[in-house]
Amino acid sequence: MLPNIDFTTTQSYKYLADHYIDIVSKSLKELFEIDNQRFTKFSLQFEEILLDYSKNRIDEQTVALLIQLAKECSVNKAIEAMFSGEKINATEGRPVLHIALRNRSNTPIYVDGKDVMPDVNRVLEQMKTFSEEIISGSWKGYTGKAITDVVNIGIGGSDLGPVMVTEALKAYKNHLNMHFVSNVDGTHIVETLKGLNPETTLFLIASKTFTTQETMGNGHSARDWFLASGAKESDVAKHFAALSTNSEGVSKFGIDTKNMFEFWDWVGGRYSLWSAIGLSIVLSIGYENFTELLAGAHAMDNHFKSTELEQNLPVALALVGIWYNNFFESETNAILPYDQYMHRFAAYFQQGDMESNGKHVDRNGKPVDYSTGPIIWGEPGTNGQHAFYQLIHQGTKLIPCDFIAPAISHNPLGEHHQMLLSNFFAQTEALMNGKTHEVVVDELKKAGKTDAEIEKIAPFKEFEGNRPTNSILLKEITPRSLGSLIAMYEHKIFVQGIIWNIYSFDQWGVELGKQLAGKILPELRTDDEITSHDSSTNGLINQYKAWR
Ligand SMILES: O=P(O)(O)OC[C@H]1O[C@](O)(CO)[C@@H](O)[C@@H]1O
Repeated sequence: MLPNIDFTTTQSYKYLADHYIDIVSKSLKELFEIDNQRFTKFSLQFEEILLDYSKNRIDEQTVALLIQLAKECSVNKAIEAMFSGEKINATEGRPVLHIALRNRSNTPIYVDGKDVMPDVNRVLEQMKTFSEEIISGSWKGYTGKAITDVVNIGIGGSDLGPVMVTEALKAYKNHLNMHFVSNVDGTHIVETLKGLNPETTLFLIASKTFTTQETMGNGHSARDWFLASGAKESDVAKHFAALSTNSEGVSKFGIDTKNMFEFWDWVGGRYSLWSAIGLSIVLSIGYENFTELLAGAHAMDNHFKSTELEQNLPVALALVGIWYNNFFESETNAILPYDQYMHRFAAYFQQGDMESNGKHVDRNGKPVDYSTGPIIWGEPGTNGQHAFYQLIHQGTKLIPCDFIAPAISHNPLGEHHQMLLSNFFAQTEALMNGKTHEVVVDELKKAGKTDAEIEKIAPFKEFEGNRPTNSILLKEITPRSLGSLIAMYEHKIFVQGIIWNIYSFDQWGVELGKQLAGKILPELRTDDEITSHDSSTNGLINQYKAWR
């Protein structure tokens, strides 16, 4: 059972509310002047990942109170409940065991009295064998040619994780060309299939439920395209595999269940890249690298489970996030990787975080009267700097940012990486310190401006600073370090959900739109005038019909 505590009624919450008044009056710059040990005090290292959270509007007392809050909310008990396979996804009656998928120690994990590890290992073995055949070319397509292109068809958790990881680990990639189709917009599959040869293309139909409209639609179109090339029904087995929990749905689709890679209902869609859903990752970087990814995540799982809260990286990230979300009333959290390969990292955690903690009902089924999950967004640096950083530096909103960068680049081209990292370091410093009126005036004087000119222009050139950041510096983006990094964010989300007293592992909020689309689709099949909705929806549908 998960704890069921309203965190706003805890002792520590009350202390934090008082303490906030004290902290809000101090600038980050002052906090660094008062205490020159902040970096040592507020940074944590796990293997080759350094988390520096010292450039946050916190002091030792803040951290102590936040830790007390985590304790009062029984975070430790909740961690134990997840790792021991309790059905903590209560609204769906399921355990939450993505940690079992990367449990490289193989210690038994029980669901309803059955150890799940033999099944996990069986599917991993199946992924290994299959990927080796595809990569080596010993698996032949229907005309006897080796596979050259792999198309993963999936959406949400059945797409975002594989896309993000295959992009992040592109430096480890083999000769196979990877493609990902997610959107039901026909453009996505049409553009992807252009230039592909059905004789050398392998489709992975990735869907936990095997009922998702987009994936089924794209899967059927891929099948039609394949058969239109002259292939026979019996050739489908050589070119289509399914990654799913639903064997009945897979057979109905026409894929032989021998070509099915199974996973289980205790794997959440947005936590599924570690499961059979990761087959495209295995095909792209090879099985050994995939197991390194798993090992990195497993190492972070062990850290999360067994390290005291004070030294625990996911806990630190979670608590700092709560401090801004619930006391400073910030609305968003930017994730800014200074690594081009990581360009889908923020998009991945948009689903990871917002689908998990975008909830307004607590674990008693009652609406909450506090803010829960933040809006997650971001783009890689330095591109973001030339797009939205203006608002982060000088806008009216407080935007806590996570800056992520590797010390070693996979592409050490001239001075590029040093230029990139000079921006990474400069941004967090600039956000913290800002630029005072005096400095601006001095600079303008040196540039030969008159007093009148200075008075006019100075306010626009000032930066108040005091804008908080986390810096996550990795030695290098490797399968192992990436596995740890992803797991760190997953557990951050978990801790926040526990403290907010919400269920982080269901996603009922995406159902209503799906239901209504199911109702509207038949209405679009005719030319009849539609009157069954509100005037706006009727008007839009009827105009669409007039124009199509
Ligand atoms: O893997 P499936 O079952 O096709 O679902 C895809 C995605 O749809 C959702 O259920 C909701 O959009 C996600 O949680 C999930 O990742």
